[in-house]
Order: sequence, then C-alpha cells, then structure tokens
Amino acid sequence: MTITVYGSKISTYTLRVLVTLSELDVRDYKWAPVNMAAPVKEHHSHEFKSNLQPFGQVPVMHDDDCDLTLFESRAIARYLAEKFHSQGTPLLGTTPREKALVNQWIEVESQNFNKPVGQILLHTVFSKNYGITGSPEVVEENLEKLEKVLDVYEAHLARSKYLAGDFFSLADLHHLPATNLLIDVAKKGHVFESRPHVSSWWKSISSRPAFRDCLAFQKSPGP
Ligand SMILES: N[C@@H](CCC(=O)N[C@@H](CS)C(=O)NCC(=O)O)C(=O)O
Repeated sequence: MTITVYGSKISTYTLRVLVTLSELDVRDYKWAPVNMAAPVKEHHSHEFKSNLQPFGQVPVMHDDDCDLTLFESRAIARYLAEKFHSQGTPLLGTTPREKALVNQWIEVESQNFNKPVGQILLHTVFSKNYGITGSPEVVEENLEKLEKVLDVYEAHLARSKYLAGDFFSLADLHHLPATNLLIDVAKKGHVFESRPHVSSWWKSISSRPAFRDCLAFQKSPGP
C-alpha cells in the first residue's frame, strides 16, 4: 500500500491532509514536495496539471491500491478517514446522526469559516506569495465577518464539547491549519480568545499530538 501526498509545507490545505493521516496513525505514506516558489511554480506546470491537479493547486493524493488520484483537501481527508476507519481516531462519527452532524459542520467550515479566514490570510501572510499588496480594509472587513461566524460557534460550543458532539471529528480537524496561521502568524488570536468556549475548544483541538507532530514536520528542514 502506498499513499503519496503531493503538497507544500507552507500550504494549510496540504497540512489538513497530513493531520488527517497523523490522526489515523498512517505513518508509511510518501511525501512528494511540490516547489510552489516563483519562478519554478511546479504546480502550474503542464505536467502537474495534466497528471495531478487540473487547477494547478496542492494538495493531491495518490493511492496505489486502487490507482486513485484525488485533489481537494476535504475530499482527500474524507477518503482517508473512510479507508482507514479501523485505525487511529474515528473521524466521521458512527451513527447516522453523528455522521450528519459531522457533515454539517464540515460544510460550515468550508462555507462560513474558511471564506473570511482565507481572505485575511491572503491579505496578510500570503500576500507576497500571490503577488498582491495586502489590504488592511479587506482584513478588517473579513475580521468582522469572521467574528459573526465565531459568535455562532461560541453559542454552539457552550452546549457541545466539539463541533459535531462530544467527539473530535474531521469537522474540528479542518479548522486546524488555517486557524493556527491566523493566530500565530497573522496575530488575530484575539477573536478566538475573547470567546471563552471557542477559546477552550481551540486549546483542546490544537494541542492534539497529531497536530503538534504536523507542526514539527512543517518546521523540519527540507521541502
Ligand atoms: N479547495 C482546494 C484549495 C487548494 C489551494 O488553494 N491550494 C493552494 C495552496 S494552500 C494552492 O495550491 N495555491 C496555488 C494557486 O492557486 O496558484 C483544496 O481544499 O485542496
């Protein structure tokens, strides 16, 4: 069995896949770093787009077992959680009710949370990578949007330990890499800290060994 992950250590979407593998205790995968730096931009090459990801983005996963090449980090994470459901942390819920709530909060992360967070990161941490001038107005506007989303999280997390219930799931995991960057690098931690239930949820999910291992891998030498 060989799982190959094509990605970059600076990509939060790639990290989402690596954290999933780590939670599932899958250690024997192959890491295939993609050089995203200008002028190389390997992800924009004809070869990368025709063989791996037609939109020229990372991450991509290949599974030798069934000759599957898959892109979109959330789809990859779900595939891995289903394939390795009998090992590591169960990430998808067990009953139909639990699975439905996991799916609901995965959608919330993607549709409500990730949009303002993506804009804030683009206009702070990643502006140079994308060749744009970061706009403080866009950051402010999206921080306001994010605060409204976090108000909903705060009310929900007052009643629920994790997003989908009393168990850690893919819905929580999906928040890890981008939120970490937002707090540690973009220095926007106050929007989490000022909401006590969001804050303790964040402390609990970000201190999980699987995520700490991935951050250590991200900081390790080499691409
Ligand atoms: N929805 C995609 C987004 C992937 C994505 O935006 N990847 C970024 C790196 S974090 C990328 O490859 N950017 C290069 C580009 O868009 O040119 C996913 O979840 O995998």
